[in-house]
Amino acid sequence: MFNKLVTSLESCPMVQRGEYHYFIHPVSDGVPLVEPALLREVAIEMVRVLDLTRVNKIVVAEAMGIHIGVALSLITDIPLCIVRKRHYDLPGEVALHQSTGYSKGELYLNGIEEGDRVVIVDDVLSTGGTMKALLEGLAVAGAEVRDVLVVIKRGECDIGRDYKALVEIEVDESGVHVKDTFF
Ligand SMILES: O=P(O)(O)OC[C@H]1O[C@H](OP(=O)(O)OP(=O)(O)O)[C@H](O)[C@@H]1O
Ligand SMILES: Nc1nc2[nH]cnc2c(=O)[nH]1
Repeated sequence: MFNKLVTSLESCPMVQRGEYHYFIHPVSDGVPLVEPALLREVAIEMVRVLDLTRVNKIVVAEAMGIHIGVALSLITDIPLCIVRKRHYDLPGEVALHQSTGYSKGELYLNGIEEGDRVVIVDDVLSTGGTMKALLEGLAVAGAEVRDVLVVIKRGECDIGRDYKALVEIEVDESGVHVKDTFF
């Protein structure tokens, strides 16, 4: 298991975004190409690892949560809630402030109702800024977050609750190093 995810991470390119070593990978960037076999490997492992008991919505953030969220939704038949970078001003929309190691911006949560039981999945957890914003927004909307799973955990990060990861990496000047796999 994880042959494709691990080997593709260990050989992926990296660029500098200011001080930040930014790795470039199909799961976290959609480039150069998302191979179906890689996406399938990730999706199957997400289903295996997540607690989906009575979960009625999968929550992801635009943009790089979308393809993994779609894959998970198609397998599980659980509807997908995409937290967007664009606002719609619909009743109940929750605005969130997102900050990462290289960017800041706003996210807008729609489609969540009080009492929903959700899981959050994302491609990468690095500073945790995005995940903390999603957790805050879901608390405001009244959802119960049953589980949190990231495909790639980049270093140590406290988001104020337990979460799961498929692989843990470190990134330095020489590139990406896979430290551990969780399966
Ligand atoms: O733990 P953090 O430091 O918050 O980093 C993780 C976030 O960074 C990326 O999103 P980004 O904001 O770059 O947007 P994208 O998905 O559109 O690439 C990624 O998809 C995660 O959501
Ligand atoms: N692709 C990519 N996404 C990220 N999200 C947070 N850090 C990173 C990174 O280094 N690369």
